[in-house]
Amino acid sequence: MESGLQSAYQEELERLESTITEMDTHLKMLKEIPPYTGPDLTEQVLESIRETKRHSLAQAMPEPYFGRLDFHEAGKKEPTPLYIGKFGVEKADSPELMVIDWRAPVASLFYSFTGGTDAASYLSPDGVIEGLVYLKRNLVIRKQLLKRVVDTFDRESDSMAVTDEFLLYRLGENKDNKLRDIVSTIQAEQDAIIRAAKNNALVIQGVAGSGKTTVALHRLAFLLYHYRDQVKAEKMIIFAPSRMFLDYISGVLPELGVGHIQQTTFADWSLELLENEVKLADPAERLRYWFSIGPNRPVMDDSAPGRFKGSLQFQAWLERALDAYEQQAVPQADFLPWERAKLPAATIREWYDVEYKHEPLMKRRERVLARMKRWMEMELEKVWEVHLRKDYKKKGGERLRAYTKQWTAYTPFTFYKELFDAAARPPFLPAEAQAWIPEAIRTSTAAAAKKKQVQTEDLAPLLHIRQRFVGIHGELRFDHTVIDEAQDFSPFQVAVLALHTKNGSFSILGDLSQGIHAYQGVQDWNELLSMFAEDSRGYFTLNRSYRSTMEIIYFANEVLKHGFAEPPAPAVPVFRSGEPVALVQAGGAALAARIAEAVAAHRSREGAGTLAVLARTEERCRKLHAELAAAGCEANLIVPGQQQYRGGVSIVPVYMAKGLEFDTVFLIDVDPDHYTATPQDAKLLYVGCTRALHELKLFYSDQPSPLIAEIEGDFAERAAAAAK
Ligand SMILES: Nc1ncnc2c1ncn2[C@@H]1O[C@H](COP(=O)(O)OP(=O)(O)OP(=O)(O)O)[C@@H](O)[C@H]1O
Repeated sequence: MESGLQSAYQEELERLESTITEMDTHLKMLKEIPPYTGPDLTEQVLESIRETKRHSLAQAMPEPYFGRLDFHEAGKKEPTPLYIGKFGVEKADSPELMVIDWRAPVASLFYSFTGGTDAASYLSPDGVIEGLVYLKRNLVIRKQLLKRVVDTFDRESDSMAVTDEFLLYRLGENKDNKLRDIVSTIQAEQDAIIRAAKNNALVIQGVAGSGKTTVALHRLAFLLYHYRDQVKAEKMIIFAPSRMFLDYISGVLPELGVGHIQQTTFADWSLELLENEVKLADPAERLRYWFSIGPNRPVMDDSAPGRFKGSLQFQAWLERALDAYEQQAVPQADFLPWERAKLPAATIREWYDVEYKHEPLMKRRERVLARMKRWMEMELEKVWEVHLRKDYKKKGGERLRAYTKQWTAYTPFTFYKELFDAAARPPFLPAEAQAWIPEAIRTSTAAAAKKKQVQTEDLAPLLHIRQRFVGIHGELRFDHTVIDEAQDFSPFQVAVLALHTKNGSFSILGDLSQGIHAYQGVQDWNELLSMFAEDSRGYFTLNRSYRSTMEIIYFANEVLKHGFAEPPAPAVPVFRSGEPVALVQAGGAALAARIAEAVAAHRSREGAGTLAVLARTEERCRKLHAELAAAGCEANLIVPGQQQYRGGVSIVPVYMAKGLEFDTVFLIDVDPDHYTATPQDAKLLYVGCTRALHELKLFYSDQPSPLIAEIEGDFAERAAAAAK
C-alpha cells in the first residue's frame, strides 16, 4: 500500500472506531429509557422520536457510512469532513451529526460533484451554498469492518478526478435474485432525477440498465425524507409490470429504511377498484398470442385493440358517451305519485342539474331519488283523510319504484358492456358514435363481456367510467405515483392514474427501445408528456448503462441498428470490459445437450451467479425445460403468472425477462424465423441481450438471425465460441 493510502486507511479506521463507539453508547442510552406507553401526547411524540433513532442506529450500525466529502464552505475557516450514510446519525450527547443522511441537501454534493477545481454548490433550505471540495472518498464497510478506501477526487494531489474505480468495483460484483440499493454510487445524472421537485410529472427515457427502476425507488426514499410533512409512504404507489418483478425489486426500499409503499400491477389495482366485478382474460394466453411466431405473427399497429382503446381519442369518445348519458339519464316525465300530486319534470331536472351537479353520476341519481321520496312524504302529510293517505302511500311507493326503473342504474361494467352491445343500442349513444368503433373490436369486446371478461386495455376505460359514476375518494388519491416500464402503458392508463394522483406528482420511467408490447404501449413519450402542463412536467434521459459489460452493450446496440431504419440513441457503457459476446452454432436436437453442458460448466465455476436461458416463446421454454430435466439439468421454469424470481438457473421467455438481470444469459434459437429484421424483433432481442451483466451467448441453428448475422468487431466472437 502506498504511504498516502496507508495513512488514509489508518485515518478512516480510527474514525470508524470512534463512530461505532459513539453509536453504541447512543443506542445503549436509548435502550435504557423504558418505552413510554402512557397518554401524554408530548411524551408520545418524544417516544416516537426515540424509537426512530433506535431503529436507524441499529440499521446503520453494520455499515454506518459509505462516503466522505471534505467541503470548505465559503466564509468558513477550514474544510469539514462530511461522512455520508444511509441514515443520519447524531452524537449521543448533542444533536451534532456524525453521519449525514444521503438524502440531506448537503449530501447532494457527494453525488453531483464529478471533479474539477472550480467552486461547487448545493441548494440548502436557506439558499445556494458555495464552496470548494477537497476530497471525495468512497469507503466500503461491511459488518463494521473497513474493507476499502478509494479516493475519487483529491484537490491536494496531482491526480484530478480519476475514473470511477469504485463504481466499477461495485458493478463487477455478481448479483443475487434481488435488485439492490445504489446509495454509495448514485451517478450525477441519476441524482438529478432522484432529487427533482415533487409536484412534477417526470418522464424518464433511459437505456437498458441505466438504473431507471433503481432510481425510481431511491426517488421515493428521497421524497419521503425531503417532503416529510407532505407525503406519506402509504400514499405512494409503484406500478410494475408483474408480481414477479415486484418480488425482484422488493429488497431495495427496506434497505433504504422505507416501508409501507404500495406496490402493485395496473391490472391488480384496477380489478380491486372495480370490486372484482370483471375477470381479466388469461394474461398468459394474451402473451402467447402477441409473441407467437411463424404464420400467426400478429400485426402490432394502431388498430390493435390495446392501442385503440388505450388512446386518448378513445377516452374522449367514452367521455362523450358519459356526457350523453348524463344528459339523458333523468326520465323526461313529471312524477305523479297519486291524483292531484305532481312533481314537475323541471324541478327534478333542476335538482339533478344544479343542486347535485357536483356529485358523481350514480350518487346524483341516489340523491335525486331520495329527495323525491322525501318530497312525497311531505306531500302525504298534507293529506288529512287517513284512508286516502294509506292508499296514496302505497300508490306513491309503486310509482316511485316504476320511475326509478326508468332511470337505469349502471355499474362501470354494465355501462361499458352496453356500449359495445349492438342489440342493446344504448339510447345515450348517437349512431355515428357507435359506428366509430371498428367492428372487430366491437364484436370481440361484446363477446368477452358476455362472460364478464375483459382485456387489460378495458381496465382504464372501466376506471374512467367508475370515476364519473362514484368519484374518487381521498384515500384513493396518491401523493406520488411511480410507473415503471412505462413504455408498456397506454396514454389512457396514465390519464386514469393522473386522476388518482395529487398535484401531477409522477415518476414515469421506461425505454422505447424495449417497447416490446407495442400492441398496447406508447410509441413516443410526447403521448404522455402532452397530458401535463408545460411548467409542471420534466423530461430526462439516461444514456449510460450500468448493468452490462462494454462488449454486451456494443453488441446490443448493433442489434437495434440492424432492426431499425433509424435506430434509437445507443446505450453508452461504463468502462467495464468482460468476455466477448459468443455466437454459437447449435440448434435442433443437439441444442439441449449443448445447453446442459454449458449450464454444468457455469455451475462448476466458483461464485457462478445467476443464469438465464431465454427463448422466444413459452412453448419453447417448456420444451427445453423438459429436455434439460431429462438430461439431469435442473432449472427454474419461469412462465406468465409466476410470483417469485428465485435466482439460480432459469428458463424464461424473453418477453418475461424484461426488467430482470442475470450474471449470464444464453439466448437460444436466434435464427432468421425467430428474430426477423424488424423493429419488433430487434426490441425483443435487445431486451434479451441487455439482461446479461457479465456474459452473453447466443445460439442459432443453421443461419443466425439477420439482426446478428453481420455483427463483427472486438465485442463479438464467432469461431472461437463455436469451438468452446
Ligand atoms: N449508480 C449505480 N451504481 C451501481 N449500480 C448501478 C447504478 N445504476 C444502476 N446500477 C445497476 O445497474 C443495474 C440496472 O439497474 P436497473 O434495473 O434499475 O435499470 P433499468 O434502467 O431499470 O433497466 P432495464 O430497463 O434494462 O430493466 C442494476 O444492477 C443496478 O444495481
